[in-house]
Amino acid sequence: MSSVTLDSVSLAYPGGQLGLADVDLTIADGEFIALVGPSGSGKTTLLRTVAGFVAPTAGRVRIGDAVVSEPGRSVEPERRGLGMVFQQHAVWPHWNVGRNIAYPLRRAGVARAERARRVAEALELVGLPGAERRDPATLSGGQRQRVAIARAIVARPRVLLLDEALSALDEPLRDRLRLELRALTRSLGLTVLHVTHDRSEALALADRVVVLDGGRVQQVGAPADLLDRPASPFVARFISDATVLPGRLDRAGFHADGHPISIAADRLSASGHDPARTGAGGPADRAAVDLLAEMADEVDVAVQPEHVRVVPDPMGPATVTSSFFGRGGDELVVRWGDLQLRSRMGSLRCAVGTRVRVEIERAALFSSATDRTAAPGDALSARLPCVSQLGVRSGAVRRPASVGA
Ligand SMILES: Nc1ncnc2c1ncn2[C@@H]1O[C@H](COP(=O)(O)OP(=O)(O)OP(=O)(O)O)[C@@H](O)[C@H]1O
Repeated sequence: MSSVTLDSVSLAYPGGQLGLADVDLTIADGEFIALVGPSGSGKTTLLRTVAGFVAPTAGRVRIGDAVVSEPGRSVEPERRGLGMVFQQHAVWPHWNVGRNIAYPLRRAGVARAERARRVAEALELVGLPGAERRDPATLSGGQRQRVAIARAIVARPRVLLLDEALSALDEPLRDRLRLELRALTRSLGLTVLHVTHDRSEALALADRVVVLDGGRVQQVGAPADLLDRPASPFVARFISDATVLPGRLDRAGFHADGHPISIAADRLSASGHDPARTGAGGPADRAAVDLLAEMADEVDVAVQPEHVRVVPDPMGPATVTSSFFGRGGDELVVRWGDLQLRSRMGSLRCAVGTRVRVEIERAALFSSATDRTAAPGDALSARLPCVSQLGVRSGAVRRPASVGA
């Protein structure tokens, strides 16, 4: 078990494509980290950098106290003490299950009797006790993936790297293996780096989620932080399917550009406190909204589907254009003028074509100059320490273009 640290890691591929740009990330010993981001955002590159399959062009990678990669020096993947599981079950078909799992132990020179004991133990851990002699061709997809997990943990790795490890499996098997994997890594105290396309899986499994875009870290936070305090409109859109609206801010609240929608100031959250506990519009929010209203009348708000209340009303200004059945209530798409909003709130069942009115329960506020590559402690906070003292989200507030340097 070990921590993983990336210090200012950048990676440019030989063709010039940017893989990673100045990534700083510390994964604590025993922590489960999920890496998410759009296609091409650098998730696999980051994982391969930690694994040692690619070497960064700048920066340093440490596993525990050992530097495994720095300019001019890279420790080979097999000497980094890692376990890896990929999307396609990389189980060799011509070897039986026991031999597959024993492979890392044989490479490490572990004696035969000890190998047999550890293989049996690993099979027990992944719920396939006694399967040593099975032919992989006779296993289901889920069982083969369990074998791959057993092989990844049998040599007691310092860190487990998972690259879309569950993505090829169908629900509900995937859901079950997800739960088992989390319980297993927790009981072994493993440090885990898990790349996934599935945002719900990332939020469900991880202690912290890393959001990447364009090779840069956009936000690192606990799942609840990403939902409640997105660092930028990009994160709100990517993680929560938020609709981002441009508009103006005054002390009364937000007014959308070219649209009648307005959101009262006490529904805007702009501060670092936990809106789930206290609701938007607490004193810190109020002070931050007032400050932003003074400084930057042009803003964006991000509205999550969970905060869009749809109320059937024959005189309402909006119309339901899509309705998807959900367990708790329908997921709706509502058109209001040229604005399209998603709603996933409450237990409402509503048919396409229903006239409705729309109430926004809460929205996250950003200066429209918010740079999605913002680093915490941006220029505005530095120039106006009161913003950080008020608890405004790091990176959420950028100096508006109209404010001189
Ligand atoms: N071997 C390579 N040679 C050149 N460019 C590459 C190579 N591998 C990745 N890239 C580029 O690096 C960037 C990051 O790619 P990466 O595969 O890490 O993204 P990703 O987030 O894992 O994407 P996906 O979700 O589609 O797997 C992309 O622009 C990609 O085109």
